[in-house]
Amino acid sequence: MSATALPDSAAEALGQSDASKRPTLLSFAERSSLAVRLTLSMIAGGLLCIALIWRVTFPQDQNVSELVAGLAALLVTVPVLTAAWDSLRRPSLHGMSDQLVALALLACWATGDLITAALLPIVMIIGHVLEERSLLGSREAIGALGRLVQSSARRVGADGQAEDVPTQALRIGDRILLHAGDRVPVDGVIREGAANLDTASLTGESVPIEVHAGAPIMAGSVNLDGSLVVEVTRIGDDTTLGKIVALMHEAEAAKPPVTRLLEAYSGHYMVLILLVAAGVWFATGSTAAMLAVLVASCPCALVLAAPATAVAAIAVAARHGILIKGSAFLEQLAEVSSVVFDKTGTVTTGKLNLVRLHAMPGVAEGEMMALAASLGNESNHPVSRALAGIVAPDLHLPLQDVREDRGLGMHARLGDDRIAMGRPALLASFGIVAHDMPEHDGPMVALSRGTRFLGWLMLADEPRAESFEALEDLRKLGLRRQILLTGDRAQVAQRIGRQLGIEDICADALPEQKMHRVLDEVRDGFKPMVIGDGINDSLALKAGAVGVAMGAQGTDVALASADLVLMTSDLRRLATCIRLSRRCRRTIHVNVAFGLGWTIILIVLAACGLLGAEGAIIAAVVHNFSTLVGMANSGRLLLFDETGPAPRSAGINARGAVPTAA
Ligand SMILES: Nc1ncnc2c1ncn2[C@@H]1O[C@H](COP(=O)(O)OP(=O)(O)OP(=O)(O)O)[C@@H](O)[C@H]1O
Ligand SMILES: [Zn+2]
Repeated sequence: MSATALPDSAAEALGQSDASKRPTLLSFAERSSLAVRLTLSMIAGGLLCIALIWRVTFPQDQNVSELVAGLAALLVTVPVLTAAWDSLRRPSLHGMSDQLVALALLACWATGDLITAALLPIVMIIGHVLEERSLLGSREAIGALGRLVQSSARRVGADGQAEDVPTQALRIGDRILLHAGDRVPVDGVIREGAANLDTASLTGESVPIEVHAGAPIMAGSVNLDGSLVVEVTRIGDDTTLGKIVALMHEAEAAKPPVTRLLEAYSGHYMVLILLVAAGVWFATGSTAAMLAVLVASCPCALVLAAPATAVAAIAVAARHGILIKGSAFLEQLAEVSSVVFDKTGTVTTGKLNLVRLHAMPGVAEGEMMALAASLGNESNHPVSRALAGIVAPDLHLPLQDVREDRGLGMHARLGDDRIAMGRPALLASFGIVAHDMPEHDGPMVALSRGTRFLGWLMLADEPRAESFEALEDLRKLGLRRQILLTGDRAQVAQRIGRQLGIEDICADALPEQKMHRVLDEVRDGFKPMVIGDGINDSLALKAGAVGVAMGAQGTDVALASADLVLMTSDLRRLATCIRLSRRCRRTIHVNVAFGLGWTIILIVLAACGLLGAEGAIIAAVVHNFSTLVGMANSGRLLLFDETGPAPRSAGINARGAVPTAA
């Protein structure tokens, strides 16, 4: 089996000069040697036919047919022996079948059975090529992502004229022109125009999203209508698409635990098979039976069971806008036993807005707003983002030494004054008491300047439209243990919890406390899946059995600290993840059981001599058949599809699934 590497043009466009060095399941050398072996086995097959026809037509003249058969055998024996020799030096699971076939071949030569010596490798080589073909379906799906990279772009020059340039020539800050139907070549921000974007191939989201000036735009999406002027913000490997492609390659190279287990015992297996083969030979004296045992023992069906399934599952996940960083997480996902949600930006929209301002006597509201907006402008935190927009950008104040205290808030210097905004605890660390806390059941921050407490800013935050349905779906999958984590106040957390049906709430938590809550969960024997947006929850994401980052349209923290990334902010994808991983686990189990059962039965039949005089050839054919059945079973996973519109309960807003413009 081999890996379809990223198409060269795509790799170049992404600026990946070392695409060929990426880790894949099979190296380039192994792939090309398979092609050579296939060609040689075709020629050998032709020669073998001639030999057989000769033998039938001129039964008295055996020498010529023996000679031709010998030539055919020689053609295929040499590559098989070199492959076996290679696999001895660089042990791999799949190499084991090369070694077994090579042994069988040597035995054929020793006993002068030239027809078998030629036919056996031909059957095995053809089988392995078929294996490779059927893996291609899955690889195709992953490779398709690479092809989303557009190789040329229309750059707007200083004179306002557009010229076609290769995508690699684009630099950050360049402006490009996108017409209707164009695929977006790089990540950027829309400067002029409006359009509907099709992001389906990236996010699995079938509803096009509407974008206007100021909105971010991702490489790989398609401009359906309208003309856009886009300013380039990320190029090459740094684009979200570039990162996805890199993630996919990592995932492909990862070995599922089942495969690692098999590898650990491969030495023992080899010894066992040799003993059985030798035993059969001593007991029966039949070379045919011994050869059949060697061939029947090739563990291909077992070896391929897990990777073929994992690759298919990862491809299917990608189609749903779910990126899985390694196949190990697929198995862990299937075993998740509790779910931990972060509040802001995860179960709520994270698009907050200022609803009320509570100024201390003698404090001007305008001053508070200007200070809050200036500090807010320096952070990605949802509260800060909301506040940044409450005054026009030209009213922002010149701040110095801007700092963010994770989970607490922001502070900076303005002239001689220290200004701070965030939780009362942050102000307390500067010796300021935030008093007169108003009644409010949404997020709220305190603001201070110098030694003076200025007042409170109150914001509103609502659960996402699809949150309840998504959580209910998880509960139906048996994940009833759900926990809400937040740095926000208990009052807000409880209201949201009630709306969503979550009882277990951990409020007022700092980032480390969120992590400890997750670690407690692990210590109590649960396997928590932690879902967050990457802001003040990356520690918790790492602590979970599986960390899921949401709506990660390029946020680096999320991509770095999560094991799983959802391209959309649609919480319903979580249940999709769980269902897919459970399907994947079942498929692997079925394949392993089938491969193991089939191989053992075949070995027993071979050892008892029940496969007859041509046992080796029969074993080879049956072996290939079993491998293909397993591969076909893995391939069935590719049919998994939940991208279509999900059945919705009444009153749920269909547009709730549109990704947030981060
Ligand atoms: N950068 C910031 N700007 C303004 N306020 C902040 C900032 N960081 C933290 N805060 C304050 O600290 C509180 C806790 O923040 P934190 O991010 O831990 O929790 P959160 O906003 O409730 O989000 P989540 O539910 O995702 O944990 C916020 O409600 C806000 O009052
Ligand atoms: Zn095989």
